[in-house]
Amino acid sequence: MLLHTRTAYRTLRGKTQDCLLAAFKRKRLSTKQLRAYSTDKRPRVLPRSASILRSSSLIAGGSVLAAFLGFLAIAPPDGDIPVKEVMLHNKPDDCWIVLNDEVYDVTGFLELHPGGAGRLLEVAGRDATAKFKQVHSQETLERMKDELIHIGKLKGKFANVITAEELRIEEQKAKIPSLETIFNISDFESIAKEVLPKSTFMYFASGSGDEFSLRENHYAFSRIFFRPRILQDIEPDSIDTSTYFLGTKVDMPIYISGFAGSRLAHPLGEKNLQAAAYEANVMEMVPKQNSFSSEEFYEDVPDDQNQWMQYHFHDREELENVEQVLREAEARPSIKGIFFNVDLADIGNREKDSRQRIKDMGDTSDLDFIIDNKYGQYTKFTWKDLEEIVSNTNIPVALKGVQRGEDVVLAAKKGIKAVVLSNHGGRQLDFSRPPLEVLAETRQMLKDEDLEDKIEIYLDGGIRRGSDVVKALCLGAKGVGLGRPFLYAMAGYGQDGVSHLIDILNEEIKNNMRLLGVAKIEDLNESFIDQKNLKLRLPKANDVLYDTAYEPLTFPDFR
Ligand code: HEM
Ligand SMILES: Cc1cc2nc3c(=O)[nH]c(=O)nc-3n(C[C@H](O)[C@H](O)[C@H](O)COP(=O)(O)O)c2cc1C
Repeated sequence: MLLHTRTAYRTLRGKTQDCLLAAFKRKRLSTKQLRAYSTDKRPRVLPRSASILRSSSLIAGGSVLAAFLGFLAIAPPDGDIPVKEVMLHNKPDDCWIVLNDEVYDVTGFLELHPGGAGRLLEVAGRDATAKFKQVHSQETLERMKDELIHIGKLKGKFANVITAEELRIEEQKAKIPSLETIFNISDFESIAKEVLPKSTFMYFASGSGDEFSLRENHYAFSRIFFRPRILQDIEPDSIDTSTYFLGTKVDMPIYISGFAGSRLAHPLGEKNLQAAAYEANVMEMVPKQNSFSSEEFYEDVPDDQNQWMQYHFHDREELENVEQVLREAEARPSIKGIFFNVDLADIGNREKDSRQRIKDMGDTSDLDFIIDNKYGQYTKFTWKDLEEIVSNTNIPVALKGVQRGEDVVLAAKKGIKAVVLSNHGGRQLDFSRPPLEVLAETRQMLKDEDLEDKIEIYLDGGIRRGSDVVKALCLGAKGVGLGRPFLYAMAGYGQDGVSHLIDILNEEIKNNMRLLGVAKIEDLNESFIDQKNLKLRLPKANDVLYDTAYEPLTFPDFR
């Protein structure tokens, strides 16, 4: 039996799976071995190399001492550039970093780095490999190697310093609540706050500006109330949450949205999402900014998995090379649609994230670089570019980040098969409206133009309960996406957390449907909701769990 069945995935759960996959990833275990372990019903004895890996991985749950022993087991590289020399080049006008034991001068690249110069300065004069891998794949390095100056190979090894924060996180992880005590999605967020480095949590949690859109995304759901139907002839166990996304059958009307940074949350990052999505037959949107290379990532993706590809253009060159991306999407059996971002004409101003980065850097004169958000960096992407894309592929093309009904109507007329109404989880234009409000407007406009059957509507942002999902479906959404909740679930519990989150949502959706008197997703409609208050922003009744987990913006500290 091959690994690529849902049953085999189920046998590969928890820490053992983490350990095996990590060993596999680092080529200490072959695909064959991994499959054999995953399907073997006998108690598992891991290969020695895999157990060293488990103990050397702080984040995967090993002790600090074990991490140190694991570190000793790896021989230091024997190159020409001593560690001491690298450490001297730690300034904006003279910045070296180490990636995979190779030393690079990135001074000229600081201004060009799409993630901002600050990210590179955080690791200036140091080994950046671990941080780089949390966000990027090897492909990113290969693609951009010409922008960096290769100095030579590292000689020796940087001291493995364990910070007070890492120790605190380890202590918290040892006391983490059991999964059974996680009742809802906000629980995951409150735990992620404790087990993630502050800088990572702030990167995830940040919205833009004053975070009105971030919060309103969620609160919009609390402005809709239900109108249940009574005395229906429905068997309690017959509730069916399956539906069709762009013609593909999925078992739930939700999908895992595409986002950067999964490996900041957990060492197996996107692999957790992929495996849990497959197991539950839930749609997964694979991010462009995957921390695994395509080869590494798709190696584990079964042909019968259901995925969408998310893509955006950083520069003109990427747009000119879009053909390659389309051919890749078409060639992958799991990919059922390609979603292009249309909300990235610029990057949002995310102050919580910048504020935290300043704190992490301590006393420094390089603040200009650290808080530099690279405004105006993204390339121009127009309806004309889109028309060319649509005419050049047979894979369904969709747009992520649409924010007004008129644009959905236009998209439908241009042959776009789906849109995600989204303000990027409140991370782009602050005061862009909650997608739920845009949905109501959009439905009406499509109806007026007789285009309702031409385009599918999805939305994301602020969904934290099964009732939120059901409300969006009643208003006409085909399905909804979630972002941060999956990062938070992974942070505490890896793949098990992701699966638990999906289970919680599934149970909540079913429970809501039973109480509404609805057995099937396609039977949900506007008659089940009272939406007269949808446009009344800032309700009086606040959501206690959500508000407590919410991390407020702060003022600058005195020096
Ligand atoms: C020299 C090595 C590096 C190269 C070539 C590189 C390249 C890139 C590229 C191409 C992007 C844009 C990706 C996209 O949206 O299409 C990006 C974004 C980013 N990079 Fe790097 N990077 C490097 C090092 C680092 C390091 C060391 C860190 C962390 C300490 C980092 C953190 C980030 C972050 C956080 C983003 C933005 C992610 C977002 O969209 O929210 N990068 N980088
Ligand atoms: C840390 C983080 C990184 C993200 N990166 C991307 C990305 O690379 N591409 C993208 O289309 N959306 C990205 N998003 C947006 C999500 O896909 C999604 O629109 C948003 O998170 C939904 O809101 P929610 O987090 O409230 O569920 C990111 C979101 C977060 C929180």
